[in-house]
Amino acid sequence: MTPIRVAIAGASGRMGRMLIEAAHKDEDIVLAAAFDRPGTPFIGRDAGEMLGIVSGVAIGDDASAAIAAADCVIDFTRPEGTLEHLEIARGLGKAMVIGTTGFDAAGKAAIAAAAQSVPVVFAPNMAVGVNAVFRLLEVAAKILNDGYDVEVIEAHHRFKVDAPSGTALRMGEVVAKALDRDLEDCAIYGREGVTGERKAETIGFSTIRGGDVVGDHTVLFAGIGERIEITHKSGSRMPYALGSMRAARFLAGRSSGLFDMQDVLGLR
Ligand SMILES: NC(=O)C1=CN([C@@H]2O[C@H](COP(=O)(O)OP(=O)(O)OC[C@H]3O[C@@H](n4cnc5c(N)ncnc54)[C@H](OP(=O)(O)O)[C@@H]3O)[C@@H](O)[C@H]2O)C=CC1
Ligand SMILES: O=C(O)C1=N[C@H](C(=O)O)C[C@H](O)C1
Repeated sequence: MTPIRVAIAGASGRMGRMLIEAAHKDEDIVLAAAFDRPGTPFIGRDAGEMLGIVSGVAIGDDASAAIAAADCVIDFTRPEGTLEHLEIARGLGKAMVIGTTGFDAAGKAAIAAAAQSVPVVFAPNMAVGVNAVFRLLEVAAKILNDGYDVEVIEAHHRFKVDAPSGTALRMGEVVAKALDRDLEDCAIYGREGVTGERKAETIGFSTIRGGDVVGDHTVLFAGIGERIEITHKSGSRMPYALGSMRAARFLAGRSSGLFDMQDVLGLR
């Protein structure tokens, strides 16, 4: 296949580095550009330097030039940065893989609108294992649809800025949909004080932040006399990066549309 030229946004971030490594090792992918915010200390340095490899691509601070040089931009930054890059990608007719989490409703609507002009994969978790768990949750929720309280528990590193994680929220959405509920109406984000007894139809979220936890998610179905826990634990960020390369490949040759990793993995 013709190699896919990718531009990596947030190149010096935790995911940016992992994406550069994954792109470097992928025979179908060429690292066309790597960029970050102006003022970031790594601007001008080789994109592989932090990984001990020579990529031949310097980290730039001109998002437009970087995206223009690529077929597809892969973005794991922050919502405000992603939306700026999306606007550039839309203007230039480039595909985009969005891993950033923490968007509000307006941000999600902007992504859906841009996907009418360019192809976009937007997913809170690119790992194959997590996407398999989404399917397992659907099955579990349909079986455990009466008498089981649903709680989503997630743990991440101390540097994470959004909560609950995008993955935890998607897990809640998957379970809510399978139970014919609307997450907006039934979600409880943390508890404190005299809360009263738990309401049966609610879906609770608990967030832990600490140290270097890459990302753990558990969905608990708690009944009277038994509990079922479905857990995924990340030991490395590489599965997210490898999933992103699959997403970039999936978008090659598509002209527009909004997709997620369930589409990329053929799980719909
Ligand atoms: N979908 C998935 O599979 C996964 C999603 N994520 C998500 O990816 C995102 C990034 O995570 P992570 O790599 O850990 O974060 P980091 O903070 O390590 O990296 C973010 C990068 O984006 C840059 N950045 C921050 N704000 C902006 C902005 N406004 N415009 C442009 N660039 C910006 C940062 O630069 P600076 O250092 O100057 O701030 C940094 O280089 C998060 O939303 C996280 O939840 C993470 C892992 C997997
Ligand atoms: O910030 C992270 O690290 C992660 N963010 C994503 C999320 O919010 O779900 C995916 C993964 O859990 C790691």
